[in-house]
Amino acid sequence: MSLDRFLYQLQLNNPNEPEFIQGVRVFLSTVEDRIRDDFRLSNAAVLERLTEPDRVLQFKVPWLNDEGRVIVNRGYRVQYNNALGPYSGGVRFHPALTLGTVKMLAFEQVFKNSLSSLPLGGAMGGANFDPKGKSEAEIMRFCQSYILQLWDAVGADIDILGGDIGVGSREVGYLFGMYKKLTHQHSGAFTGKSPDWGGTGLRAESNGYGVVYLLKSLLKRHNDSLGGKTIAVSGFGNMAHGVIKKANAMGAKVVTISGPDGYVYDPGGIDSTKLEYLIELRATSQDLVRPYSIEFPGTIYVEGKKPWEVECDVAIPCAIQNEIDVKEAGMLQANKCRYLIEAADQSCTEEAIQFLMDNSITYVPSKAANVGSVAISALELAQNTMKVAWSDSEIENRLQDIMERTYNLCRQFGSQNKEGVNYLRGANVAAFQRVAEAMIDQGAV
Ligand SMILES: NC(=O)c1ccc[n+]([C@@H]2O[C@H](COP(=O)([O-])OP(=O)(O)OC[C@H]3O[C@@H](n4cnc5c(N)ncnc54)[C@H](O)[C@@H]3O)[C@@H](O)[C@H]2O)c1
Repeated sequence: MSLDRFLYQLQLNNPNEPEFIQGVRVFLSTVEDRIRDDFRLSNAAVLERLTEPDRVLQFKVPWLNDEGRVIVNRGYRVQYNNALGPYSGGVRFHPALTLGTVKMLAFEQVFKNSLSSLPLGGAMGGANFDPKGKSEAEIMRFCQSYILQLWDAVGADIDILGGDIGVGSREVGYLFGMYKKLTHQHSGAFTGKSPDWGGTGLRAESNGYGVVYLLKSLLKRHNDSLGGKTIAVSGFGNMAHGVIKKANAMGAKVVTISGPDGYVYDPGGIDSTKLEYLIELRATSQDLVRPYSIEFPGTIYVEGKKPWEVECDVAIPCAIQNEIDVKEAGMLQANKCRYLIEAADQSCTEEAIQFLMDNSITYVPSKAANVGSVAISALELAQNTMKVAWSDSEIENRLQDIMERTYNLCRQFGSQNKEGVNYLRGANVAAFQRVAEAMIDQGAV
C-alpha cells in the first residue's frame, strides 16, 4: 500500500485527531524508503502495529472544588508501545488536551525513548484540567482523583509516569502519594519526584539542560559555540527555565519568554535574578507573562503574539505543539535565525519544518532534543531501584554523555552526502530501527 493510501486509511480510522495524524505523517515520510521494500517489516505488519496504540484508557475525573461543587474532567493514559521496556511518559494537565494530542505525544515518546538507547517503551497521559487559578487543595484533590482511576494500570515495571505541562514536582507528589497509599509500595512508578524522597537533585530544569547540551554538540560540529549567541525562547515553565539557565551558563543570551497572553522581549537578557522571578511568576498559577515586563523596566511586552519576530541566532520553542507555522518560520529566517531546536513536542507544523530545511536553517526535532528528559527519568528510576542517590554533577555528566551520543546517532543516520545532515530523518530512522527490530523479535503480540 502506498504511504498516501496508508495515511488516508489512518485518518478514516482516527477522525478528529489531526495532531496524531500529523505526527505519524512527518515520521513516516522520513522512514518511508527504509520500509518500502522490506519484506520483514511488511510481513510483521510493523507499520500497522506502530500506528495503533497498545491500549487507550479514557476515564472521568470527578473532583470537589473549594465551593463544594463536583467538577468532572476527562482523563487519559495512552500506553503506546512497550517493545523496548515498560511504558514511560509524562502527564499533561491542560484545558485544550484531547485524545489526539495525547496519542501524538505517546507516539513521539516511543521514538524519543528509543533514541535514548534506554530500555523504555512509550506512553503519555493527562487531563483537560486547567490548573490556572486553582487552589493548592483543588490541585491535590484533582491529582488524587486522576490517579484513583489509573493506579492499577501503572507501576515501575508496567508504566512509569512523569511531568509535562501543568505537572511539576508538586503534582507528581500528590499523584505519587495517593498511588503509594493504594499500593502500599514506595516504588519508582513516578519520575520528577522531590529529591528529598527519591527524585534527582536537578529536578525539572534538567530537561532544558539536555536540550542545551544537544545544541552544544551541534554547534561544535559547525565549528561554533554558544558563547555570544542570542536565543529566542517561548514559554516560561520548567523547560524554558532549564534552557535559559544552561544557555546563560554557556555564555549565550536569552532575550524572550512567552505565555498564552503574549511574549516579553528583554534585550538585556534574562539573567539569574530574572530567572528567580520566573519561579515566582509561575507560582501565581495565572499563566501570564506580562507581569515580567512590569517588574523589569526596559523590557517590552507584546500582547497576543509569539516571540518569533525578534532577531536571534537560535530559536528554542519550549511551550506547546504547533507554535511555529510557515509564516513564523519565515519571520525567523528574516531575523537571521540559523538554528531551531524543538524543546516542546511537535513545536513546528509540517510546512514550517519544510520551510526551515529549504532555507538552510538547521532543524532538530524534539524527539532528539528531548532525550534529556528521558535520560533523567531513567537515572531517577535507576537510583530508586538501587536505593542510591547520585550527586548533581554525576547526573549532569551522565546527561551530557547521553546527549552527545544522541547527537551522534542523529548525525550518523541523517547524513546525506553533500546535502549535509537531516536531523529529522536521522532521529526518526535511528529510533525506528530499534523499535521495529524489538517488535519483530517478540512476535505478533
Ligand atoms: N517537563 C517535562 O518532563 C517535559 C519533558 C519533555 C518535553 N516537555 C515539553 O516541554 C514543553 C513545556 O513543558 P514544561 O514542562 O515546561 O511545562 P510547564 O507547565 O512548566 O510550562 C508550559 C509553558 O507553556 C506555556 N503555554 C501553555 N499553553 C500555551 C499556549 N496555548 N500558548 C502559549 N504558551 C502556552 C505556559 O505559559 C508555560 O510557560 C511541553 O511541550 C512538554 O511536552 C516537557
